[in-house]
Amino acid sequence: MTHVWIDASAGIAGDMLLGALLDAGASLDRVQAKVDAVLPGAVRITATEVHRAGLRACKADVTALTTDLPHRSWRDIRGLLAAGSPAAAVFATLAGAEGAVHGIGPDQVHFHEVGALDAIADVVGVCAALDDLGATTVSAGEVSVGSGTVRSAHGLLPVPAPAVAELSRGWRIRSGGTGELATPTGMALLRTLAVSCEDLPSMTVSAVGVGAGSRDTPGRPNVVRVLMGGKKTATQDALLLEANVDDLDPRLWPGVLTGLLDAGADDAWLVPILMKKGRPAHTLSALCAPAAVPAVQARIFRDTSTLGVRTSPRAKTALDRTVVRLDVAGHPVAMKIGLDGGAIVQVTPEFEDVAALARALGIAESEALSRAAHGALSAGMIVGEPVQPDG
Ligand SMILES: O=C([S-])c1cc(C(=O)S)c[n+]([C@@H]2O[C@H](COP(=O)(O)O)[C@@H](O)[C@H]2O)c1
Ligand code: NI
Repeated sequence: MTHVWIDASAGIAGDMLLGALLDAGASLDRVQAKVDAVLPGAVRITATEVHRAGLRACKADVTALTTDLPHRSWRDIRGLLAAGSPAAAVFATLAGAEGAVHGIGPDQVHFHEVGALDAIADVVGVCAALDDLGATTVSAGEVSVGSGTVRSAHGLLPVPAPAVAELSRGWRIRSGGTGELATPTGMALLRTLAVSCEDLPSMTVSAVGVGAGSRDTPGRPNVVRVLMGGKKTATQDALLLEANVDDLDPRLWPGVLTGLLDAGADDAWLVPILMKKGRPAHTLSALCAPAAVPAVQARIFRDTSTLGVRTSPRAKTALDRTVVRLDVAGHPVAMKIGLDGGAIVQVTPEFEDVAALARALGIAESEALSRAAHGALSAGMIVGEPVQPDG
């Protein structure tokens, strides 16, 4: 089980993450070979030692050996990448964000800067480097996105750039400084490859990599760091919050359950019961980490009619998880993969994506489910086997 944690507290860009992974030990030759397979003879990747505000770091540079691709639509880039590969998933994420920002469908997205040769090489290179390092799961911390404005093919953009803001939904970010600290490509890599936003997890570190950005800003090292190592399938402390309720308008329950998840519960559910005096009622249960208890408890008191909440300790064993985004008939479907000791034990498509696929193709949800399962098998997601990132 090799975990990679990304420290994006100074920002993130594709070349910075690639530099960090090369610095952590990924083979430049093998990364170059994977990039050559996608862009034959088009680019050369170099890794150079530099300093950023006094810190040694690896600067990954992509030099074009040919004139750039004439068209850079999402369709063109998809045609270059192996269907279902992590690199295709990263560009699908980017296309989704660009589409949302510009108010068009992903297939209509025409990339400007982010579709250039170096961006393709960065994305394919990062996926290849993670594969080379044997990474089975990736997570990342809070991202510094910057502030101010940046010049782009769209003109002067506010920072965070619109695509970065779109890709920040559900992730912890902060400004963290002036200028553009997180780019759309860097953010798309992080959001596609990292399974969760977390502070540095408990792990035995085997390698550290430091990747440099282009600018050297005095007093703030412009770097991405990766910490790599072993992370065990954990038994975590969990608390179960419960309340018996016999007088809540039943139409309110769906909103109560959603609200508890929003407040930080890992799970929330209702069980019908028969209470004292023969009253039909429900037990409301919410399972959460200790840190989430105050917010979840406050939400139970706010949103239900209960006068008390019971709390009991529970031990929760969770499989390591990773999410791989598949391209199924041109539509993104996230596959949740449960891992034990690095081997796949569960492969489950995100049902909302399956439902969206069924709607988009005009097919039954059961048919969309089996197409997703078939896509997962074709992409090598096989129970008992390790996850196989592929360029
Ligand atoms: O190419 C496009 S469409 C583009 C969109 C946006 C939006 O936020 S919308 C921003 N940019 C800027 O391009 C450069 C390069 O980005 P990389 O991700 O390739 O490093 C960066 O300044 C973006 O803000 C481009
Ligand atoms: Ni754009």
